[in-house]
Parts: sequence; C-alpha cells; structure tokens
Amino acid sequence: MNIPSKVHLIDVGPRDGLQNEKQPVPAAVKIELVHRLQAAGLKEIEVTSYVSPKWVPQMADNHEVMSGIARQTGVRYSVLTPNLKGFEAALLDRPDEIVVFGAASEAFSQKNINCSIAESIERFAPVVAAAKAAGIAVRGAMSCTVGCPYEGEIPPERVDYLAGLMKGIGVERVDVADTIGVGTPHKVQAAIEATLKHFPIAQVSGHFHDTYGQALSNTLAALELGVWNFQSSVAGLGGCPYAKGATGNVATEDVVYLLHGMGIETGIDLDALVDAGQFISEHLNRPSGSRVSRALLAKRQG
Ligand SMILES: CC(C)(COP(=O)([O-])OP(=O)([O-])OC[C@H]1O[C@@H](n2cnc3c(N)ncnc32)[C@H](O)[C@@H]1OP(=O)([O-])[O-])[C@@H](O)C(=O)NCCC(=O)NCCSC(=O)C[C@@](C)(O)CC(=O)[O-]
Repeated sequence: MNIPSKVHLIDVGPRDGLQNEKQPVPAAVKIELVHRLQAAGLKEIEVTSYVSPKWVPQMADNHEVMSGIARQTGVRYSVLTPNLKGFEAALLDRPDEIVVFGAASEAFSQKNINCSIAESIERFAPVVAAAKAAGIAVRGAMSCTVGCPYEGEIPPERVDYLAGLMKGIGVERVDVADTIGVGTPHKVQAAIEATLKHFPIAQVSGHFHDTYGQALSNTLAALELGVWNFQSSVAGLGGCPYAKGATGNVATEDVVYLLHGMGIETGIDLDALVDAGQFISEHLNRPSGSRVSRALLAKRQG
C-alpha cells in the first residue's frame, strides 16, 4: 500500500456545490464562501463555471464572483469552460486553471453538454490550446467513470478511452468523477487504474459524490492506490443538474477528519472549515451535509 503522507484538497463547493441550488445565491455569499475556504487553508477552489445561463442559471454571476474575490497568493482558482465562448469569457477574469468536462458515458455527455464524447473532445481541443497559450493550467473532469444515470454501470474501458482522448488534446490532469455516487471501492480503483494508463498519479484526482454513502470508502480506496489529490465540497453541498437524485460531493470536513485521523497532512484547519460550512448552510437554511461538522458543532455547544 502506497498511502501518501500529504493530500491536496480542491474544494468544489462554490461551483459543483451551488450550481444546482434552486434558490438564487447572491454573488456576495459565494465570494464570502471562497474567502472562508481560503482562510481555512484550502489551496485550490473551484469557483464557478462559464456555461450557458439558460442551462445553469445559478452560475450566471461568474464574472461578478471571480472579480469580487480577494485572491490569496498560493491559492489556485479554477473555473469550468465547456467551449471557446466560455473560455473567452473566463479569460477576462484570469482564472489560474480552466476545466473542460467530458463524460465516460455517451448519454450523459449529451444531457450535460449537448454533444457526443467525440464532439466534446473536438470542442475542448481549441480551449485547451488557447488556455495553454495564455499560460493557464488545464484540468479535465471525467464524469460517470463508474456509473451513469442513463446508461447504468460504466466499464473501466470507457474511462481508459476518455482519459486517452483527454491526454491526446493536452489536458494536464484529470478528475475521476463518480458523478452519481454509485461507486464502491474496487470499481473506483478500476476507474483510477484505467486513468493511470494515461496520466501519472500526481495528475489524477478523485471526485466522489456521496449518494450511496460510499464516498469516504472510495476516498480510502483511491488513497491506497497512491492518489493524493481529491475534490470535495464544503458541507457536502451539491448535485449535478443532469444527474437526477445525485447528492453532493463528499463533504470536505469529512475527508479532512478522515485524513487527519490517519496522520495525513492537508494544511486545513478543520474548525475554520466547519465555520465555512456553517456559514453556507445557514444561508441555504438547512443543516450541513457533513456528519463531522454536525458532530463538532454539537460538541462545541456542549
Ligand atoms: C455546453 C453548452 C453551452 C452547450 O450548449 P448548446 O446549446 O449545445 O450550445 P450552442 O453553442 O448551440 O449555444 C446555444 C446558446 O448557448 C450560448 N452559449 C454557448 N456556450 C456558452 C457559454 N460557454 N457560456 C454562455 N453561453 C453560452 C450560446 O451563445 C447560445 O445562446 P442563444 O443564442 O441561445 O442565446 C450547454 O450545454 C451548457 O451550458 N451546459 C451546462 C453544462 C454544465 O454546466 N453542467 C454542470 C457542470 S459538469 C458537472 O457538474 C460534473 C463535474 C464536473 O462536477 C464532475 C462530476 O461530478 O461528474
């Protein structure tokens, strides 16, 4: 077993976490959430997406949010860009990294970005080239790497295929996403192993939704393969608009508690993170999706 001694966490709460919220969340609240996450020690935050506001209205304030953040040196701010139109809009806000997002499932690709996997790669290629020319890092999100809400189980060969296509267009690192949280440890490991045929371990991150309560087990399974980059969402916020019934990402608080309990460094202050989670949960008027957060808040109250 290759368990790393340090882990790098990317909080995707402001983007993945909030994109599916029905109630409009003001830009000022999103900005404050980013500020609280960076104050808690997060070194990478997925802030927003430059997608069609008709498709995802909650992200329509991308420019306001990106331009309102008091950026901290050493923190990477990433944004989603599905096409050149999105990239050109994002470029004005100078993200540190853009994310192109594809799927291992044809049906999900169609529902999410309105094109086939092959067409998505054709759209991403100029985005990747333009980002690199502008000195902006490029990540590729790979959705449905173990299961799809429309096609069911996705075999690792499909992940192998997509990871190869991402590598072929110059994507620098990739996320292995269990979009609907159906994965279990061995299936997630198979998806990661398929990705490792194309990307070294340092360029692979785990992105696990917690719909079936498997995300922490899947995190541990990925750690056992040596994965040390993970995405998670403060307070377990989220759900994908094109994956009905899927809950949020694994809560960042829960991942931090797991890692610290295993003696793995994250650089994150769990108490400050719980406060950030509490801030957004209060705004959304519902309890945090993080069990660790709920337990620590109850303990604080004595
Ligand atoms: C990809 C498109 C835009 C294609 O959408 P389309 O309809 O095929 O695009 P189009 O090129 O035909 O354009 C149609 C309209 O959209 C506009 N448009 C076109 N592009 C943009 C853009 N970038 N920004 C703003 N507007 C845009 C364009 O200007 C036009 O406007 P109209 O003339 O009708 O007024 C659309 O399908 C879309 O926005 N989809 C949303 C996808 C999305 O945000 N999904 C959630 C994020 S992915 C995710 O959550 C999964 C992940 C990453 O977390 C990992 C995991 O867990 O799996």
